[in-house]
Amino acid sequence: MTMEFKQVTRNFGRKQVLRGVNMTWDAGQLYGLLGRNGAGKSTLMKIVNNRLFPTAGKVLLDGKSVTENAAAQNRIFLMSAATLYPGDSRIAQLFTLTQQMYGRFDDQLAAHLVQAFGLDPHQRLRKLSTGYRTIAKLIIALCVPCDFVMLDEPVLGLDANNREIFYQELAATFAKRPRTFIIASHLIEEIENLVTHVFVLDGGTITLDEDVADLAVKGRVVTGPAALVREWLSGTCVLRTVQLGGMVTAYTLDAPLEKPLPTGVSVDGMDLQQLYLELTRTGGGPHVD
Ligand SMILES: Nc1ncnc2c1ncn2[C@@H]1O[C@H](COP(=O)(O)OP(=O)(O)OP(=O)(O)O)[C@@H](O)[C@H]1O
Repeated sequence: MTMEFKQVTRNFGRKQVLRGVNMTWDAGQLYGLLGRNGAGKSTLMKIVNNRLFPTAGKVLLDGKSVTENAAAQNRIFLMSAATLYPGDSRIAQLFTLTQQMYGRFDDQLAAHLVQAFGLDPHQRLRKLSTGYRTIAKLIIALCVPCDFVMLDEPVLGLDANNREIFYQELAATFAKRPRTFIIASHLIEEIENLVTHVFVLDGGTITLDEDVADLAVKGRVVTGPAALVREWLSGTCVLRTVQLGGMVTAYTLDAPLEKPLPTGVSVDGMDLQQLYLELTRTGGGPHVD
């Protein structure tokens, strides 16, 4: 079971937001989709969900285009800031409506989540606070029977306690019924321990496609006298270098650890937040000296 993106491109007027996105989502994975404001994360998810169509390229679910493909769409769910539900509906009615649309709904989990978050299922959607409206939509997203569940900024408006509950409940339901979640978020440090693989969308293309476990091993910050650092890293892809006087700090995923480290040069690990910042910094971008 795979979702494949092949050269997905999307223009809005003369603006090209996606410029040939290639990536693959496999079954039973928790993906993080990272990118700065306006990078095109929502656009990408909407294309998968047919709320938008690509200008060029295609998205294939098990080899078949998802575009205007009802069977494929029945296996895909997108939870986003846009509320497509009638505001007058009560939460319990939305659960029933979702069940009718997707054929099944995990009532048991919904009952558990309603209690965990302290949501009143008899309340009307429009009467809920912003945070609770998000919670209602999250509960639906966790209870649908879909194979691919996309969560676009899932914790928007949630306080720290409710964010914590959400991350715990997501991990629990994923362990019990593995399916594929794709989480678009800016809160990298919060999803870092949850997702297994990250994609960074920058400049309309995927600039990073890595397992989190590999990143933890590969991300390095190299610091030391400029000449020594540059020489040690020559021929290596460097994400960014910062020079302060005669000292340089270089960020890389490819530190040549097999080479002896010159005296005065140090190599430290880099967390996902730091790595993300280096990959999406305006005007930066990977380069080889
Ligand atoms: N319907 C539309 N018409 C015109 N431009 C659009 C439309 N939808 C999105 N865009 C533009 O496409 C770009 C990408 O938007 P998108 O919402 O996909 O980014 P994003 O990565 O989800 O951003 P954020 O993190 O801020 O939510 C933005 O410049 C946005 O203005």
